[in-house]
Amino acid sequence: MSALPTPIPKRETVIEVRGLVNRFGNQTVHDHLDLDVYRGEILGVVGGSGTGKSVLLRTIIGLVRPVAGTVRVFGENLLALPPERRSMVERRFGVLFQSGALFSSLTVSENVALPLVEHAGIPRADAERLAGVKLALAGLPIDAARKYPSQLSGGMIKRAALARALALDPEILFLDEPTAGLDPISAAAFDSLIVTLRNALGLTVFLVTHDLDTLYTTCDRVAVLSQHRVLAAAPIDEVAATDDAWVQAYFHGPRGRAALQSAHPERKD
Ligand SMILES: Nc1ncnc2c1ncn2[C@@H]1O[C@H](COP(=O)(O)OP(=O)(O)OP(=O)(O)O)[C@@H](O)[C@H]1O
Repeated sequence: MSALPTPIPKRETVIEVRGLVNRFGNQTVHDHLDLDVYRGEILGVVGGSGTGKSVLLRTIIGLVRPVAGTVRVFGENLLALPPERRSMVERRFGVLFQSGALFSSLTVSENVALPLVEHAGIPRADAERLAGVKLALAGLPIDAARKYPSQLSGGMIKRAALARALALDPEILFLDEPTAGLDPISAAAFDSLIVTLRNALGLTVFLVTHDLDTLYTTCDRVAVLSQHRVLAAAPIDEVAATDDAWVQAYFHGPRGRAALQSAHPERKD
C-alpha cells in the first residue's frame, strides 16, 4: 500500500501587495510591485539605497497612497475603510520607525502607555503598569521606565520603541532598519530578541534592513527590491543565488561572506 503524500500546509497571507505603483513627481519608486507576506514569518526586505523599502513599508501601513495597485493587510484595503474599521485593523500591527519616533517630552513608560490609553481606552495607571510588562518583554531594565528618551542609549531607544510597537499585542510587527546605528553586540542582541518574540508571540515580522547579519540570523525569507519591483522573495540561499549584479555584490562581497561565515561557520561557500 503506497503512503499518501503529506499535504504541504497552505501558508496564510497576511499582507498582499499587487501591482503597486508609487511615484513622486517624475520619479518612479515602485512599478507594478507584487509581494506576499505569510503569517508567522520574518521577512527581510533589502535593496540598494533609494529602492523604496521604507516607502513600501509606509504604503503597506497606509501612510502613502499609491498611484495604482492594491495593498491588503489581513484581507483589508486600509485606504478604503471607514476610520473606525481602519483603526481596528491598525491596532493589529505595531511599527518601529527608523528613528524610534518616541515623544521626547514623555518618559519611556508614558511613551509605551500612550497607545494603550489612546487606542484601547485603558486608564492611565493601568496602562503604565502594562507598559512595564512590554518594557520587560523588550528587554529593558525596570529603571528605564522613568527615563526620558534623551537619557537612553541608542540600543535602549530601539528597545523602548519596540515596547511601544508591542503595546497593543500586534500580530504584525513592522521594523524599519532596527539595528542601524547599533554596535554589533547590541545589534545581535536585538536580532535575537526579535526571533524570541516571534517564536513566543507568533508575530509576523516585516523587517527593512541593510544588515547582512540580521538577514542570516533572523529571516525566514528575504525580498530584494530592484528596478522598482521585488526581484526575488525566497529563503536567503535562494535569493543569494539570483543572477543579478546587486544581489551578487551584496551577498557575495566581503561583508556578505563574513555574515554567512559568522551565521554558519561550518559552511565553506
Ligand atoms: N514623501 C516623499 N516625497 C518625495 N520623494 C520621496 C518621498 N518619500 C520617499 N521619496 C523618495 O523615494 C525613494 C525611495 O525612498 P525610500 O526611503 O523608500 O528608500 P529606501 O530603499 O528605504 O532607502 P534607504 O535604504 O537609503 O533607507 C527615494 O529616492 C526618496 O527620496
